[in-house]
Amino acid sequence: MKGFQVAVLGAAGGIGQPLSLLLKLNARVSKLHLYDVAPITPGVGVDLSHCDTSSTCVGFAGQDALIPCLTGCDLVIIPAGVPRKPGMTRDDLFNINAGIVKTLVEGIAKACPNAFVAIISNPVNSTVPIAAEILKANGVYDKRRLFGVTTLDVVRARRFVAEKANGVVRPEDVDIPVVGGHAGKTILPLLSQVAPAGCLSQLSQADVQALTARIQDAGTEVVEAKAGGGSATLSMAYAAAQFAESCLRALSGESVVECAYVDSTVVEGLNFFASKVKLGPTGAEEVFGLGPLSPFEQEGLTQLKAELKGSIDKGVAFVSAAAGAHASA
Ligand SMILES: NC(=O)C1=CN([C@@H]2O[C@H](COP(=O)(O)OP(=O)(O)OC[C@H]3O[C@@H](n4cnc5c(N)ncnc54)[C@H](O)[C@@H]3O)[C@@H](O)[C@H]2O)C=CC1
Ligand SMILES: O=C([O-])CC(=O)C(=O)O
Repeated sequence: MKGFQVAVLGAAGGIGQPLSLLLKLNARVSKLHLYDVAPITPGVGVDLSHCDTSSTCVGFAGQDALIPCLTGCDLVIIPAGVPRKPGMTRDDLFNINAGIVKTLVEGIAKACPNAFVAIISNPVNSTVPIAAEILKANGVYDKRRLFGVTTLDVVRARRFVAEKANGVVRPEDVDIPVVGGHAGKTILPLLSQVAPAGCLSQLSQADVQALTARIQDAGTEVVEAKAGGGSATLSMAYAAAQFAESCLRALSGESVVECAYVDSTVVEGLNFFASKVKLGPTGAEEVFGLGPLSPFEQEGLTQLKAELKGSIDKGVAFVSAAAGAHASA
């Protein structure tokens, strides 16, 4: 099996550490590079390097180590940035995380412009457009290789659907597209398209609405349960490891279908949108349309457009304002 070099940026954090452990266990990873501003990061690398899997693992700390960490990478996964506390929206993280993602993607543009880039840092609805603008400004943007990681929404939807289906299906056998974006009402699970077909047929319309709301609010459910101690980390690491496995299978020549937030023409007026995409060796080779929606889903789609467009525009404006400030300095 071909091995790949994978970097985790933000590797010392709540998501970064368990994600790095899961990647150390992935036989498709030959070299694992961990980067963080936290001084513990080389130590996290040493710790993981003792796991008896074939890959090597090295930790890099501090800004001067970013380019050495990234050079030669095939896949870069970014969970760097601050998480929410109760009462905050994901957009409340913009002011800190936008600048972090910008700096890290500038490093990618220099050191590994052909890598697949998977962004976890919130607000994903804005940080992915920021990454795209930075890659464009550096002349290395390939829209097929940039992904916002929305896999946790799908993981939750699978789990919650299986709970509602009263044991007739296992969570891992549920197929459910979750489209739109990754914040509140912009997360749109298409329960009408669930497979196996009919596993939710006993649900009333009120049940479908409640299940939709639970999937949309699941991140907040964790933030409140952790009561100021952060947001989802372990389930996110699990979801990101699944997405990474799909990316590495795609890089190996397989064709894999995943939901992801990508550069898209699926919904008019929204340049980024999450939907099912076909991953192959060059990235998102096909972005699938939405298929038939129920009236409730159609209404949800109509409702999410303004918020998602605002988040995309905010990301683009951040990069142009930063470029303007740089030019006039
Ligand atoms: N896309 C999704 O579904 C999800 C996204 N998230 C987001 O993931 C992000 C990380 O969450 P946690 O791991 O819980 O936070 P955390 O605070 O535990 O870890 C973040 C790490 O990023 C590092 N960091 C900060 N600035 C950095 C920089 N300039 N370069 C490199 N590393 C830097 C920190 O030192 C820390 O180790 C948050 O923005 C959170 O909202 C969280 C869960 C799900
Ligand atoms: O809710 C948060 O802030 C973290 C996140 O994106 C999620 O768990 O879906």
